[in-house]
Amino acid sequence: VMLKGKVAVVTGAAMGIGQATTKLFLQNGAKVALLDLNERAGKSVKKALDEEYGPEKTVFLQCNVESDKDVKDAFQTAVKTFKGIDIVCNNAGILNEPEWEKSVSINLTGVIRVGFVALEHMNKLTGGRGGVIVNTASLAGLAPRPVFPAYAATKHGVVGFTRSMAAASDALGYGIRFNALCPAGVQTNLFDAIKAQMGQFSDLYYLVEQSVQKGILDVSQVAEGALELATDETKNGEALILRYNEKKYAIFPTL
Ligand SMILES: NC(=O)C1=CN([C@@H]2O[C@H](COP(=O)(O)OP(=O)(O)OC[C@H]3O[C@@H](n4cnc5c(N)ncnc54)[C@H](O)[C@@H]3O)[C@@H](O)[C@H]2O)C=CC1
Ligand SMILES: CCCCC/C=C\C=C\C(=O)C/C=C\C/C=C\CCCC(=O)O
Repeated sequence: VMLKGKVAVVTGAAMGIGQATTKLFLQNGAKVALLDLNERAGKSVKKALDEEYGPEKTVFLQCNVESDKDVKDAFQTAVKTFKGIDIVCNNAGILNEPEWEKSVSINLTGVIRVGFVALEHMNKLTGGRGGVIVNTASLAGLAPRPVFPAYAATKHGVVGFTRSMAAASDALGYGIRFNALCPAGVQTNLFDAIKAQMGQFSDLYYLVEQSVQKGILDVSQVAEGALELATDETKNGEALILRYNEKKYAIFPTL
């Protein structure tokens, strides 16, 4: 129970990596506010979690990370319900090359929006109790991936935002750690839909097949990575790389 007494907010919590992270955090004693655009999936997950952990441990809040109002309202409700926030998993994301502007809006603008709203509540300088923000980037946030260039751009943005906020937090004394999670392929809906979402790059689908042959991650492994970044107090401004049978921290050049 590494998270006893802690309160977490997880975006994109209704499915995939967000749902697995929510479950692992609950198993470790946290209370969790599940934020997701998909109300049906969110309510159904909440119902299942109520049976396993009790209804007081979670709250589902419908929230589109593209909407300032939705995000502000959801954080306010989470703070009111659980009396503060210690951990935010900024995880909601899509992969859709034809709709690249939407991808930027959710994957990058959404992560920045949620990060700034979280900061208002968690910043030690303004009455918050500090904590940690784990942003779900991707391996495609650290290396070029020709199969989805726009997606890769959003994820590079998430890594840059995370590391810059970590440095700002250090310099200003927010008391908040910022880390990025960088997985390779993970078995989720997003992964299953990849071929249709590659748009003009679908001729490169053979690269996806080659990669899949090497093996893909299970959501539980990514959730363990999120837990590590959330609990290891020595980690700030780090990017945790998760690949099939491999886990390591990124080494960045000093510039
Ligand atoms: N599946 C994979 O291979 C990998 C996924 N990732 C990243 O992990 C994160 C989670 O992805 P998965 O679990 O695979 O996807 P998923 O599609 O299984 O789950 C994503 C969740 O985000 C929610 N969501 C989508 N748009 C939203 C919005 N505007 N506001 C609020 N919620 C929204 C969806 O309703 C869904 O519940 C994403 O940021 C993705 O880019 C990173 C590396 C690998
Ligand atoms: C080659 C592309 C694999 C496609 C997987 C589908 C969706 C993945 C979404 C991600 O965010 C994954 C990010 C990067 C995957 C890129 C390469 C994985 C190759 C395996 C590796 O290099 O370890």
